Amino acid sequence: MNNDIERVLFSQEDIQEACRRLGAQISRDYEGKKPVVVGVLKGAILFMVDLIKEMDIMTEVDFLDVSSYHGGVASTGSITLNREIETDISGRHVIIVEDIIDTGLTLQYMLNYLNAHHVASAKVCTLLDKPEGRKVTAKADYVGFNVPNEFVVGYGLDYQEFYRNLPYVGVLKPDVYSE
Ligand SMILES: O=P(O)(O)OC[C@H]1O[C@H](OP(=O)(O)OP(=O)(O)O)[C@H](O)[C@@H]1O
Ligand SMILES: Nc1nc2[nH]cnc2c(=O)[nH]1
Repeated sequence: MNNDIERVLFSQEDIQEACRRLGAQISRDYEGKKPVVVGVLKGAILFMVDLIKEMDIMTEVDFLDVSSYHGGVASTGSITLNREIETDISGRHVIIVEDIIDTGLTLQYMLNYLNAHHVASAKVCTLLDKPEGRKVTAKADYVGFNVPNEFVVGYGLDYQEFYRNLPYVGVLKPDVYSE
């Protein structure tokens, strides 16, 4: 699996440092509040686990499962809702945890979902932000790293459902796509 990686963009250490920074920032901003932290399946699984360990506040944890890539390297543009949030989020402060914001379509969908559920506030924490990929206006409140306009994998991010378990974020070798 590691042999399929052309170059590493963010190492395990880089990511841990980002989790500490973002966790501390969120803990300051939400002091005295009890937010619901919502991880977006499946990509955010690893980031969610590491991030919440760095948050020194009372939080509830839940998940939302939406997808739009369906195995390819480009968004299909249509979002499928596979699992709803179970917690009653009406009137609650919600923090969405994402692995990446690219076209912004998934984030736009989730913010509409949260508004429809009458949350008290909605903020977004993403490990990676790819500003050049945007098709709609979408902005995260907390960002680990900006990434170039390339398809990245690892640390939760997949290509055809594989590579999620890489402990770092990297770019695949071109021949992987042609196999
Ligand atoms: O800004 P966008 O272009 O909408 O892309 C971002 C979304 O794409 C990925 O999800 P994907 O649909 O691949 O599902 P997954 O998390 O299950 O891999 C990623 O986890 C984000 O949720
Ligand atoms: N794995 C992966 N999923 C994405 N979803 C949106 N952008 C990306 C990306 O660069 N890599």
